Amino acid sequence: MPRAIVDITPAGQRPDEDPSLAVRNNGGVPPSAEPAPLGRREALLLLSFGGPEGHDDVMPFLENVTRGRGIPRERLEEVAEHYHHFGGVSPINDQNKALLAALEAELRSAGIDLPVYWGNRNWAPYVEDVWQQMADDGIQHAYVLATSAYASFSGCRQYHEDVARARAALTGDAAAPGGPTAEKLPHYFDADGFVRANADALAAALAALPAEVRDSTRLVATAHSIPDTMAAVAGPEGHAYEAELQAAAQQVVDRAAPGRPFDLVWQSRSGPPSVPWLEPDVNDHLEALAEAGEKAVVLFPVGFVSDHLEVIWDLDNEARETAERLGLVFARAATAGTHPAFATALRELLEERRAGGEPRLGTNCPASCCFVRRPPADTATNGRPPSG
Ligand SMILES: CC1=C(CCC(=O)O)c2cc3nc(cc4[nH]c(cc5[nH]c(cc1n2)c(C)c5CCC(=O)O)c(CCC(=O)O)c4C)C(CCC(=O)O)=C3C
Ligand SMILES: [Fe+2]
Repeated sequence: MPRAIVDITPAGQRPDEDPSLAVRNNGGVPPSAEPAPLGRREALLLLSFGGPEGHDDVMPFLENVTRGRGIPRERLEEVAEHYHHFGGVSPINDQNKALLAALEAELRSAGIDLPVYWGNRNWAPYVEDVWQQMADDGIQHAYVLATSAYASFSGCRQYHEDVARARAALTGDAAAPGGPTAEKLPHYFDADGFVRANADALAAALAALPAEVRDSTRLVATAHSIPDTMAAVAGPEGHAYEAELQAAAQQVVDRAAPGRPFDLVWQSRSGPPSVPWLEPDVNDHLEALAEAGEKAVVLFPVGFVSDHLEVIWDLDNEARETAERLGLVFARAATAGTHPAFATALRELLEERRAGGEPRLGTNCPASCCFVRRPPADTATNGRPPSG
């Protein structure tokens, strides 16, 4: 097995050696089915990917993202160009600020008095710094809302590890982490408001197409490709990433264009070409559709929650160019973004956890869940993947 891509643990972090990183439930408290204790000072933390804010940030950001991941230098330089094309600024930070504002308004209008914080894995504001800030502010417990709706190492487990790392950083002792305890909110690919937001966007994209192709337009859902090795261990039984995406895309189509067929394909592949990732790639799929006589496509990137760089570059530039070359009419639906139904869905997830709802996947993940580096055969190690 090509080690470079399987060994995706960030540099200096060996989950098999570091107990706080091995605890699946954020290294916080075990998620309980009890309501939040009265008087506990709580916060909502929006935890995201982060992105560069200018040309000089691009390479350091990419090095943060890919540290120890075996991504070829040429791929990094190519991706750097995508960022430079937009002044070195990723749209993701402004999108997260907008989502924060939408969440604050949503909580306020529901009468929920809870401070909202924002931190990232790969760029400022870093999750380590915001954990310190929450501790300084007297926050005792944080509900962690990741900007990914799905299972997989990249979309779920890595966010758990970010929290564990941030808590360990406060004390310098992974065995006795500090700051607020934490619970990650569950996967929300099937939350009604997330589906509704995506369905509204798909319906709008369809409505904007010329009437003569509208009813025959091929519907194509996209999500970030991941290595086959990562997909195989996503979720407790494996392959939960594809399964959750399939379910979400189906629900979006059921609502926006009931009865229509759709395809689920992959975008933004990285890593060395020798390592298999989920296929087909969206561009190859467009070729196949054109060859089969299709005239028009609508892409809906249900795998992402905002129109960040991987959406606006890989779809609005690359896939659109492919479609134009093939003579396909092309449209791209928006992501959930700050759609009011999405904000409501996220508030409901928070309320469910605060009320002590039965913890669901993404909050309480078995020890083996999404563990890419060395998938353990069993979970009898009490939350710690076996070492060796
Ligand atoms: C599943 C998934 C999501 C969705 C879940 C989630 O949102 O968390 C996602 C989101 C994102 N990915 C992003 C950017 C990048 N992803 C990279 C690399 C990788 N992504 C992967 C997977 C995912 N990625 C994987 C398996 C790799 C290989 C290296 C590794 O194992 O980590 C690289 C390195 C260069 C390259 O592309 O090779 C970059 C720059 C941005 C920010 C965009 C912006 O700035 O607006 C966002 C939101
Ligand atoms: Fe990515």
